[in-house]
Amino acid sequence: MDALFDDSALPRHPHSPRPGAHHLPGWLRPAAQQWITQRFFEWGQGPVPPHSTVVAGHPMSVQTVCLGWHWSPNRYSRTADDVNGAPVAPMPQWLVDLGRSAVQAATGDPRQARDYHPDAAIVNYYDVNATMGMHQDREESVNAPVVSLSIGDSATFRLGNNEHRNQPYQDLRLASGDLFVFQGPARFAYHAVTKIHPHTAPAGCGISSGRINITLRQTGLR
Ligand SMILES: O=C(O)CCC(=O)C(=O)O
Ligand SMILES: [Fe+2]
Repeated sequence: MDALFDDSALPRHPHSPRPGAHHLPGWLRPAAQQWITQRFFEWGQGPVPPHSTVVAGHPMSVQTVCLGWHWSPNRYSRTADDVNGAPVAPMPQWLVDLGRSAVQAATGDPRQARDYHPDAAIVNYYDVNATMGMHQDREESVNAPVVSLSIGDSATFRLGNNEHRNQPYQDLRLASGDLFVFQGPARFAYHAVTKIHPHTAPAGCGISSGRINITLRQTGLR
């Protein structure tokens, strides 16, 4: 019965759920997913280990590693002061290039792609019980796009409005290989991950359980 009413019938073609928000299902080919998953396991080796960021006294349920700049609530820094104090690993050039390709694919706008200089990546691992509450990505001082890549188990992703955490919002399914871009009028949309769907990671993506999400950001810092 569940299968009759689940969200697997949601669009699996590129679509724009609201102006400035772009969902490109399966944008990363399986080989690319697997390759990025291998990098994910390398990033987990340090210099900063994956950790649960503490927000307002509560540890998040995701495990996070950052590249380029370390994110801790309300600020970016070059050292992981809330973890082990180590300097954060550099942002790899291939990830910058991938971010530009993502902006190009989502917006069709070569100028926006060329002007995109992501300098931070927040890499989150969700086990099947992890979620992320409604929030805006707003620690960046410029309004360049946020590029989101998902690998592994599917998630229910909630895309909201720019004003508050409540309705109106819409629920989408982000599956392995999906690209999501927030830009323009959706750059500061509230968003959340309300559920991870166990046993949905495709064979060959490099991870058999749980979900990797990478968001690329341009901090505006130097
Ligand atoms: O996991 C996702 O799809 C979203 C992650 C996110 O919102 C964040 O890292 O700020
Ligand atoms: Fe976010």
